[in-house]
Amino acid sequence: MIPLAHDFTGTTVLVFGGGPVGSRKARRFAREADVIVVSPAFADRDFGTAELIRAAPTPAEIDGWLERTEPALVVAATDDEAVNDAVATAARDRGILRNRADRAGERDPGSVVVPATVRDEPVVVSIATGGTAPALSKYLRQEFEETLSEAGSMATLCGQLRTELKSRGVDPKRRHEIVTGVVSSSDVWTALGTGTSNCPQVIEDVLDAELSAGGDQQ
Ligand SMILES: C[C@@]1(CC(=O)O)C2=NC(=C\c3[nH]c(c(CCC(=O)O)c3CC(=O)O)Cc3[nH]c(c(CC(=O)O)c3CCC(=O)O)/C=C3\N/C(=C\2)[C@@H](CCC(=O)O)[C@]3(C)CC(=O)O)/[C@H]1CCC(=O)O
Ligand SMILES: NC(=O)c1ccc[n+]([C@@H]2O[C@H](COP(=O)([O-])OP(=O)(O)OC[C@H]3O[C@@H](n4cnc5c(N)ncnc54)[C@H](O)[C@@H]3O)[C@@H](O)[C@H]2O)c1
Repeated sequence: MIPLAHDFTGTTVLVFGGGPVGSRKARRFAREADVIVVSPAFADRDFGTAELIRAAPTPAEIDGWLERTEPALVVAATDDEAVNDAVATAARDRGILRNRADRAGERDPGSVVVPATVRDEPVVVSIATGGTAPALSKYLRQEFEETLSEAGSMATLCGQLRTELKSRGVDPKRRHEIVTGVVSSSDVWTALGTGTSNCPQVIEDVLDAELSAGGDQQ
């Protein structure tokens, strides 16, 4: 399986099942999508901004929910296998992405896995174990949370630096060398970590060095 990034902004995500798993998926997708959770009962959990609809659809009624709500993704997170089967089949027949919480292993196209994710905007890391050990995905996610703590600032810095270098007409090969140098500079990582530096200052320092190096070459 190959991870892809998908923007759910402006779409609907429909979740069947209001247990701990349904609530986790609801929170996850509510970052971007309008989430609807359909369930006869809801666990005492945080469902984010999701709309909660109290209903217990039979397998035969599932397709009607998909027709009415037109979701981009459907999550099957009930404890009723027949309902989860019906969700997967109806979504497949309508060409809608689907996530089954009660299955691991091989999947047909359009049947997606939700990996554990660590975010330090705009950086995101996804972890999956091929369904072998979801608890390990969670553990590694927690480990990565520390490692990634300055990655967002580094990404922002590099983005601004690239824009600045482009506007000064620095050629792509040299630009690549400079940005790669910044990303692997322990001084820059330390500076970002201790808050003793900020983007404009690092950019200024890099440009100063670059301009003087350019001058040496001429
Ligand atoms: C990463 C995460 C994302 C999320 O769900 O948001 C996620 N599971 C998480 C936690 C977790 N899941 C389970 C436990 C209990 C311990 C254990 O059994 O290991 C814990 C730990 C806990 O809850 O503490 C049990 C479990 N999970 C699945 C089954 C069905 C089966 O295996 O057949 C069963 C057995 C059910 C049973 O026996 O009844 C299936 C899937 N779970 C996946 C994702 C997909 C594969 C990801 C991968 O490749 O690693 C996949 C295939 C489908 C999917 O859901 O997309 C989330 C961590 C979120 C975080 O970061 O905090
Ligand atoms: N992917 C994962 O990370 C993961 C983790 C644990 C368990 N699971 C699997 O996912 C399923 C859900 O896990 P859980 O811990 O939230 O279970 P749970 O039993 O606590 O919750 C199931 C929910 O489904 C609801 N439900 C029952 N019939 C329904 C219907 N017809 N329509 C809509 N909702 C209905 C119930 O009211 C309940 O709220 C489990 O059966 C298990 O197989 C997956």
